[in-house]
Amino acid sequence: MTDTTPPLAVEAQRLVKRYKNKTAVDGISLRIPAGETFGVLGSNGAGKTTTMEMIAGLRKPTEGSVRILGLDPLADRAEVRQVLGVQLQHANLHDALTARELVDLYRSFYPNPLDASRALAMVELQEKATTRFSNLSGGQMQRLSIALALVGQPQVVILDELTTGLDPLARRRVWSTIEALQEQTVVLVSHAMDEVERLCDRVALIDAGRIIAQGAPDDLKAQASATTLEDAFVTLTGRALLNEEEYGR
Ligand SMILES: Nc1ncnc2c1ncn2[C@@H]1O[C@H](COP(=O)(O)OP(=O)(O)OP(=O)(O)O)[C@@H](O)[C@H]1O
Repeated sequence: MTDTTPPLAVEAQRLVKRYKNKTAVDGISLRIPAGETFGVLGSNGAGKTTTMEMIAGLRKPTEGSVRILGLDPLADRAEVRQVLGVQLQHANLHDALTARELVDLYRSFYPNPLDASRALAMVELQEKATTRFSNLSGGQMQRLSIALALVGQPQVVILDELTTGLDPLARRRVWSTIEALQEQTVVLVSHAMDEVERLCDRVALIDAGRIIAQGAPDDLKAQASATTLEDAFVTLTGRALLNEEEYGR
């Protein structure tokens, strides 16, 4: 009998990333079904960004494999580009291009992109369409990088530090944008417990390159006999997440 089960949106098997004298990721496996919003929580240096970069095909794993909707992000680069949108922590975008030019560039990667003005409106940057990237504020750059991850209406979206650095109103607006994504699979790296609790169906807690617990936010709280996700994190990892001030928000 042929297997008719749809492929997982994201499947990572025993991912390892070793640098010269550092193991940044130490055997991470993830299975994320289509349509889920999946959170990745961990302290600074836990290996979250490295894991996301390997999933997106931006960094080659030392060991292990990744499939995005059944595709290999390294071998099937062109196909993966059409189904994946990525917002990375330190987006290295072309300084001389305007917000609108960047949106148009990213639209060109995808078969069925959003209208450019709609993408800018989604993150309230309509007024900044003709401003060069280098002249945007930090928060505006951040919002533009979210629009670029979403403009292609990709089936899978990776968002690394979605709202870090945004003011409270902008954070809530970005959350509403993410909540409105119905069909898409979202992988969300965050330090913000309120964000994770509000947006994520399931969460993986990562510490020192490994997953130490995963489940729905309520299940993690129950597992740790904690009343908040932050307390559950501290109980399960034995360490505190840096607070917002220490984290430089
Ligand atoms: N190119 C590199 N060479 C050597 N070590 C690296 C490299 N990139 C990352 N690391 C190390 O790997 C570890 C994991 O880094 P990573 O950026 O994945 O963590 P993170 O969980 O995303 O942290 P943060 O919350 O601070 O962004 C860190 O100790 C980091 O210093």
